[in-house]
Amino acid sequence: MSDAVSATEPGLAPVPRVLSIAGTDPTGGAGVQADLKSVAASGGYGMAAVTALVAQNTCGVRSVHRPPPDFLREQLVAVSDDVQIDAVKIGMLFDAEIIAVVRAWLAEHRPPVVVLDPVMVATSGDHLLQPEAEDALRDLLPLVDLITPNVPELAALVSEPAAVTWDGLLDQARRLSRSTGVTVLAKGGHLDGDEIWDALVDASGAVTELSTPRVETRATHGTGCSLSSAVATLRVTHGAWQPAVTEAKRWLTTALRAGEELHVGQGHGPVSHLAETWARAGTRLTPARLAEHWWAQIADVRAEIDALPFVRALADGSLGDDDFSWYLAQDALYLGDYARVLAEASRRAPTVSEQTFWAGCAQQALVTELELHRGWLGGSDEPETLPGPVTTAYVDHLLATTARGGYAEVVAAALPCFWIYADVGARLAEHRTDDHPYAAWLTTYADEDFAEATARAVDLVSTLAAGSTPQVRERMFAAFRASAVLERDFFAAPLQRHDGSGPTVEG
Ligand SMILES: Nc1ncnc2c1ncn2[C@@H]1O[C@H](COP(=O)(O)OP(=O)(O)O)[C@@H](O)[C@H]1O
Ligand SMILES: Cc1ncc(COP(=O)(O)O)c(N)n1
Repeated sequence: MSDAVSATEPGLAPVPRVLSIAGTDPTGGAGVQADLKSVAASGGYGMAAVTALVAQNTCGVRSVHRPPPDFLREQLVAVSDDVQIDAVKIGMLFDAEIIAVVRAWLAEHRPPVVVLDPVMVATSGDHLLQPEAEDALRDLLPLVDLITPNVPELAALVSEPAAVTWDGLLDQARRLSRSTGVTVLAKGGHLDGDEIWDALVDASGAVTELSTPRVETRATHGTGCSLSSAVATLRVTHGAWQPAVTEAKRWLTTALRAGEELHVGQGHGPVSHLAETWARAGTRLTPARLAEHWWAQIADVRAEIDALPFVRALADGSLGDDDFSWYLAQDALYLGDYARVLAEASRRAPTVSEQTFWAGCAQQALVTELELHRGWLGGSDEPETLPGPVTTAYVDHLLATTARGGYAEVVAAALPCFWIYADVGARLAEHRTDDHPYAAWLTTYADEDFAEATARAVDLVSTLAAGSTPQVRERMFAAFRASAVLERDFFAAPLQRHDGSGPTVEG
């Protein structure tokens, strides 16, 4: 292998210099603000000349201030006098006078790549292009390289009603491309269905269809702006439309998935333009990353649990009846107090949804406790066994955490009982055979509702921890780890009680 590197290798290719000519969005989700983030996320250097100032937010447009068109001309000339522009993305143009300025500038300084997002009406229904300027916009189309209309924009450009089927949309896109001689990226986001289809149609009629699963989210403000500026940037990098659009769509889907994590606005929030960059750089603590980290931080304890003679004997069926019954009796004793801790979490929960969730878990713990007595422990409702030292230590840890700590620590301490139990249970259930002495018990371990509750508990606690101060997060983790260690000791206790070695409770 040669040590020589090609100039087109990622990182060595020149950075595309991309100019957005568009309106503004002070909430940063659409317009030039979104374009600058998209260009940056796609590896380009973003610049912006403003066509109109828009007082808008995630709920809608309030008013538009259009500065004198001559001032747009001055901005454009100032940029092109100084900077070599590799690509232009054109967005909101607002009226015919602005369109005339852009048209004149393009005639003189035509950059190699020009993408036009024919912005007409915002998602909120407000006009971003005056209806009487539609003809001027149509006349601008042949001067660009790619047009990226959504369903209603494509309909307006071909002066027809909006397409309601994918074939109808493709047909309109073909005709627009043929009449303008320009490639069209027809976006199907406004059509129904779990899959979203977009299509690249060139003037020869060649069609490339692209589909992505529809992301269930309200964070769709500015998707059109973001996609078109990413495509303009990536067209410079890749030198062709198809790889540029494919890559931009993949990126946009990730940005859409992470949009709601930003908590921006009460209406349709923005996509998270830099989600992928942040994930790669590891700069942002997301709930998912935190959960992964906490799980890894108790890998030693989990490995010890898997290696315990009790867990192995439960899996292969060699566990003695007496030890199994003792374990169940301890579990029942534990669950009674665990339910009180969950009820306390419910009492302290900051939202109704969390309050309901923990209350449901408390009730479920009690139902399981009763089932243990009635079904497995000979029908008695009253515990006959005294709590062993580990059961006492575990319950004391939980109760001390509720006494000393806040809501965040209580739920962190409660989490291992869900998470470790569900994890061990799923693996134990794989050992189930019809003649396994504990077959029925192994089935209850891998209960689907319990797996669902576990996923919710992990999500709730990790979201809380990711949003807490480092001090609170540290206390949450300490409570979590202590419970994980006690889970291990709880699984060890049934067999350890015979050898007199006692539990090893971590301090
Ligand atoms: N919920 C979603 N999930 C996945 N992709 C989406 C979603 N909403 C929009 N997109 C994608 O974002 C781009 C722009 O969407 P669209 O709604 O069609 O246009 P506009 O934002 O201009 O109204 C398209 O490529 C579309 O496929
Ligand atoms: C300045 C400006 N340009 C474009 C849009 C369209 O946004 P969307 O993609 O949500 O329709 C917008 N709301 N504001």
